[in-house]
Amino acid sequence: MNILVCGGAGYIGSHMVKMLGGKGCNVVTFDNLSSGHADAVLSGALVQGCLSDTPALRNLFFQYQFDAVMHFASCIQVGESVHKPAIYYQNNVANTLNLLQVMVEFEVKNFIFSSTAATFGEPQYTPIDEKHPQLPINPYGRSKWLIEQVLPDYDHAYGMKSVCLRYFNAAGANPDGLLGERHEPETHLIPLVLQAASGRRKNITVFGADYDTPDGTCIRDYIHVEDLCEAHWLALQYLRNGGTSQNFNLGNGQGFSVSQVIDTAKAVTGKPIEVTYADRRAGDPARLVADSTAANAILGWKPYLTELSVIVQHAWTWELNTTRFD
Ligand SMILES: NC(=O)c1ccc[n+]([C@@H]2O[C@H](COP(=O)([O-])OP(=O)(O)OC[C@H]3O[C@@H](n4cnc5c(N)ncnc54)[C@H](O)[C@@H]3O)[C@@H](O)[C@H]2O)c1
Ligand SMILES: O=c1ccn([C@@H]2O[C@H](COP(=O)(O)OP(=O)(O)O[C@H]3O[C@H](CO)[C@@H](O)[C@H](O)[C@H]3O)[C@@H](O)[C@H]2O)c(=O)[nH]1
Repeated sequence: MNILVCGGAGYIGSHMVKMLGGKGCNVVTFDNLSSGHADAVLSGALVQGCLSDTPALRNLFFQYQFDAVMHFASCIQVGESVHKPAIYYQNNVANTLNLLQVMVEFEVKNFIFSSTAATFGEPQYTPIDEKHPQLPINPYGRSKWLIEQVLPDYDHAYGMKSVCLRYFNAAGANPDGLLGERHEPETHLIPLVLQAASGRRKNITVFGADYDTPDGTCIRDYIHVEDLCEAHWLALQYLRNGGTSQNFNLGNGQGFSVSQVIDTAKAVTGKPIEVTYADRRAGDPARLVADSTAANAILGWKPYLTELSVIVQHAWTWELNTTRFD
């Protein structure tokens, strides 16, 4: 199988590229390296280019006969999206439409899209299943939701089948320490906590300890990056076997608070972690937990690396390795 991975040099995409290579696929990464890293592409070819560049995409599709496209490439920072929405609509919507246009031209019919829990907005109930209303509260979530909304039209008109995978909090790293999260700037909780443990940061700031949760800090559903990639692999088989277009929520189904994450990191690393407290971060819901029953029933997906200590241990191995990039 020839698989195009857009954004394959990024955090989740690079784990996917490695997994696809291990399964014998011919994988091609297309990435503009705006936030990704060429040395994270451990399988197949890396073609450096931007999704805004339609001629470059046409060249790529002409060169390879892709069986499917996995689309991880986007801007990903919720806070930034509020201040710079144009960048988010341009990259996450307009550039994705470019990609879909070239897929239509070359009659590539299978599309797997990285969506997000942020498409739901403020939860009306938890755990969140696929029937939960989608009322995104920031441009990042809205940009992903817009793409989710156009995909049924591409199915109807062009026969393009898609699976939208709405990740909750992607976390962890390749268990062998070969890959991990390398965002600049890093905004995600687990890598920041581990940077405080390793001494790369002075401390970790907890955004809000007055939420309506047992310890007052926000609860999230941390899902191991390897389990997310397995879901993509199953989604690919599903589409190749004639599955209909579907959207799935992907999480562990259990929530951990910010304080629980910090305590787990202390236990895993054996290091002291200095904690400071600040006001709530704008737009943070108190609790986000996924109901992944549908992914289990239809894709046969089940997360395996569900222990928070395992997720943190893998991220810690990576954090200790990252000194080589400093
Ligand atoms: N990390 C999470 O917790 C999380 C949660 C939900 C959804 N997602 C989604 O998963 C996907 C991957 O997230 P990530 O954490 O790996 O992000 P990342 O920033 O590490 O990776 C994104 C990659 O896409 C590339 N890219 C961006 N715009 C591009 C363009 N126009 N053309 C070509 N390449 C481009 C970047 O260089 C980078 O390599 C994103 O779509 C994100 O919205 C992530
Ligand atoms: O320095 C920090 C960083 C984060 N947090 C808190 O930690 C939790 C997790 O934050 P973060 O790791 O930034 O993830 P989220 O904001 O929950 O967003 C992630 O998870 C969402 C789905 O749940 C996805 O939509 C987003 O793309 C993805 O970035 C939140 O309560 C934050 O307020 C802190 O207290 N201090």
